[in-house]
Amino acid sequence: MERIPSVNLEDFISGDQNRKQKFIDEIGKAYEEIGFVALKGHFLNDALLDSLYTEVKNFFTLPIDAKRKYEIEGIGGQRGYVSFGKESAKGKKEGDLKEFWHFGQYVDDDPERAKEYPENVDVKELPEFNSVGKETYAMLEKTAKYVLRALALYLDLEETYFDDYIHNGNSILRPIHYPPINSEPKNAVRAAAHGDINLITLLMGAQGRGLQVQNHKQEWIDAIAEPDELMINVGDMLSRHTNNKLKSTIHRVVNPPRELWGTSRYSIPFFMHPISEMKLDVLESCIDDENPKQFDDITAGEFLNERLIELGLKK
Ligand SMILES: O=C(O)CCC(=O)C(=O)O
Ligand SMILES: [Fe+2]
Repeated sequence: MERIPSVNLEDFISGDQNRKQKFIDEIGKAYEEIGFVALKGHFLNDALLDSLYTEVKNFFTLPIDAKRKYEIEGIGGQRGYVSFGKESAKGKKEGDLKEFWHFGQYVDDDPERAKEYPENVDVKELPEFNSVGKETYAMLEKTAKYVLRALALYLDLEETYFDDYIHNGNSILRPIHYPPINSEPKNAVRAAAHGDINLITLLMGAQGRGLQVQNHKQEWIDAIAEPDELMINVGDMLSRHTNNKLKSTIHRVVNPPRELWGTSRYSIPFFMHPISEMKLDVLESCIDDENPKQFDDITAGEFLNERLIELGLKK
């Protein structure tokens, strides 16, 4: 496969059975092959996206001392600010050339669950940043819910199979700033090759060059979205659960050519996580003689913990 297929979520929610099935088939096939789609028909409108980008730029433009106030020790970077160079891809010692922010789940109907998560961090200087982050979180969570419903049907599960696992799940909205590059980076890139940890990732801001995805011939292909599209890819949790029927594809963000070193990149992934006790054990329906069980049983919480340590975010 040489390019990322494009799908439209409106087909799935149209109420027309043929269009719904078309969406399920297209996204299922894309995820078996390349693990990525570009998706139109999501729930983010232009006004929300405009204010999101404005606020995200406002935040990263704050002086470093102001940003550092929001970098909180002891929570593995799960909320608030993570400064430049802190995170490195699994197995890589150089830090990625990025700084980022984390918005986490807003729990208002389950006090026990609320206790499990660190509190969201409010940026005092930018009240709009906090509210637009919350609104975007809700809209991406809604988009992801329908995508997972389509995947459940593709996997011959109940349509709502994932619903209870993602309600109040440990999802993260991560605005990322890749700053201008001032001098030849030694071995560091904006984001080194990696697979995402979570169930699925919904990515805003893949409209410019930079993001590349590895196809099954090990070739890097550019993943560039249209202005009205989100990139949505399978993460390692969903790959494990489906015995790698759905592929968590390795991707990276390359440094721009020298003439563009002076420009920032802003991208905003939403990492859709389930609640920590969801079992990621391989689904029976994904095991047969040709596809023996490839992964040990593990819960989402245990798996996340392992990976945060590998990323250098948790001790
Ligand atoms: O910045 C991008 O376009 C992609 C970032 C990414 O892959 C990630 O944060 O997991
Ligand atoms: Fe990623």
